[in-house]
Amino acid sequence: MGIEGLAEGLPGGLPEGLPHVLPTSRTEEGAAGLAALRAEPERAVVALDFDGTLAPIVADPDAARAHPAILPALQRLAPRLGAVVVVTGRPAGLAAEYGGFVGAPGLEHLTILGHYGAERWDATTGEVHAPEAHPGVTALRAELPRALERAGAAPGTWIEDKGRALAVHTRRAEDPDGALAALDAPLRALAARHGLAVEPGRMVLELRPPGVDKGAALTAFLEERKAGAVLYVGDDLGDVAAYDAVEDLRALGRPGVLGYSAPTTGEPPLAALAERADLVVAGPPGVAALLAVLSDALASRP
Ligand SMILES: O=P(O)(O)OC[C@H]1O[C@H](O[C@H]2O[C@H](CO)[C@@H](O)[C@H](O)[C@H]2O)[C@H](O)[C@@H](O)[C@@H]1O
Repeated sequence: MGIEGLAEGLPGGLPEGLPHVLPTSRTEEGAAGLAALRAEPERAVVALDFDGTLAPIVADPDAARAHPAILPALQRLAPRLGAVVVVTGRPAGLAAEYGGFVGAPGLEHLTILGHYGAERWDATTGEVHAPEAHPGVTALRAELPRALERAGAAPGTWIEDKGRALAVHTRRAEDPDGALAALDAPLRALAARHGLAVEPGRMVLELRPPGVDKGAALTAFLEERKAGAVLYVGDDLGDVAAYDAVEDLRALGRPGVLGYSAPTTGEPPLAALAERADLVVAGPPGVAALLAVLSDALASRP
């Protein structure tokens, strides 16, 4: 497959310096998954994380937006597939807005599973479905600023109020990793006291209601769609559960591909994903290129 036609749907073409051909899987299972996806795209699901995968990592989570090449790539790809689903720790409606997905032609059937699967937004209705708020989050909201003070949180540490969860970020601290490590034990104790789970991520510890993760959310979605092959792309610890789910399905003979969106921020790669991935691409521009070449490959099917 060549590069012809790839740039068609992408303003300014594909991001520079990126491969314009479908990457070769590092594993046999991944190669089989890609072959199955290409053979039966109408049953295939492409599942994508948001931050670090569709949206470049930035210091202010409110400033995160999908990379400009993502939307046109998805608009070309989605109509050729069984489904596209975004599986994110973000509130589902926020990911729809920050992705530029609301009302986007070609994405009329997009689904977003937000808050690690607790929330769901469907483009068909534009509605968000979510469970009752967890009482532990309300209590935590009142206690967290004081708890951070007591724990000696480093300057630059701040709280993101996500409504159904609270996230403590250290990206703006002088030593983000050290600042996060120092908060790990106190925040775990605090979360346990309020019946909450701790979700670690890139320079963030999120305290959220337990009982759901990206793996369970993805598995349920694939069952609902009676999916064939699945391609999952993620970048962070929250995506490990989705990797597990794809590998569980592969063990049952269902085709799957694991994609890793490697950091372009100077952070080291995350071994928990990098070592398991079938495909590794360079951050959101690399994901956009992957989606575009996949779309091109499906368009040129006999
Ligand atoms: O599941 P995801 O879509 O990857 O969302 C997980 C968390 O992402 C956000 O934090 C990350 O992105 C921020 C913006 O680029 C960055 O500043 C932060 O350091 C990253 O960890 C988000 O703020 C969290 O609420 C999500 O849980």
